Amino acid sequence: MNILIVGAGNMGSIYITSFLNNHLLTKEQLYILEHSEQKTTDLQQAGYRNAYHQPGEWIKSMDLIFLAIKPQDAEEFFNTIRAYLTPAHLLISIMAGISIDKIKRWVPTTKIIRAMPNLPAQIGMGMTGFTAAASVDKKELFIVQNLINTTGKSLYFEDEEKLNAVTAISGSGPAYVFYFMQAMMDTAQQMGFSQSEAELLVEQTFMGAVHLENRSQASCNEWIKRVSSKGGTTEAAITRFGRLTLDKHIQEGLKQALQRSIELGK
Ligand SMILES: NC(=O)C1=CN([C@@H]2O[C@H](COP(=O)(O)OP(=O)(O)OC[C@H]3O[C@@H](n4cnc5c(N)ncnc54)[C@H](OP(=O)(O)O)[C@@H]3O)[C@@H](O)[C@H]2O)C=CC1
Ligand SMILES: O=C(O)[C@@H]1CCC=N1
Repeated sequence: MNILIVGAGNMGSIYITSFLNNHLLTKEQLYILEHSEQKTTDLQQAGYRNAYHQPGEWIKSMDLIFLAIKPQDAEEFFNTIRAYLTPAHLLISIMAGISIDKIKRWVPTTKIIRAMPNLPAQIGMGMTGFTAAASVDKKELFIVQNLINTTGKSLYFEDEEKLNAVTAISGSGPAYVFYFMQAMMDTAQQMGFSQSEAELLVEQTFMGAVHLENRSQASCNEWIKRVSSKGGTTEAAITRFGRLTLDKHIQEGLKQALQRSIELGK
């Protein structure tokens, strides 16, 4: 099986490393198409003999094509590759917002899978939501799910509409966590801790809390109650968060991400 990864940026590079490290394919079966000439040369020098700068006839021998380019680059990209695509090609797009129907208008194949991963895929802790066009058969779906699962966990959705919401929740999600962590680290430094002390205090707190929640049946609200002593410090902070309607503001941000995902698809 020959697999082509288009775009060796943040996400494309993760798939390259993950598929190889998990021995799902060899370097000879892995093809890369990257429009930066310098990046292509660097990849070739790093041993990726099948790294290309331009599409060509060689694309016809690909079985699976992973699209890891930005949604804004999609149309231009499909214009350059269309001549080399056939109805047998299986495409997997991780582009935010771009619907399967939209991709169908650009390519001769109807075998399209839309997936939305997230950045922790880099360490095998990713979360990917995915869906597939009706013409993708069970065997093809199974192969793709195995590939995706080298980067973490996955959830299949019948309803493609869910993919925009997956983007708003888990796709962009790591950035929300980093935002909250950064705010806590900045506050810790304002309270007199050094940067490294602030980082350790916050990182270990996040790690501990996530593992605790993950290993129990209790809800997050239940865990909040267990941390909060009556009349204590946590209660003071959570009450203040409530007065600031922090949860509503977080919901607003997530809805904005959903809206943007819908817009990117237009
Ligand atoms: N970053 C994230 O956390 C996540 C991203 N995604 C999705 O993944 C996709 C990629 O995101 P990300 O990896 O962050 O973006 P990057 O900008 O890091 O990577 C995109 C890569 O594609 C290259 N590229 C652009 N146009 C072409 C082309 N025509 N042919 C070949 N290569 C091309 C770019 O090259 P150059 O830099 O030279 O332009 C770049 O190397 C996006 O669609 C995004 O929505 C999904 C989930 C999470
Ligand atoms: O910000 C973005 O548009 C992409 C999709 C999810 C994460 N990064």
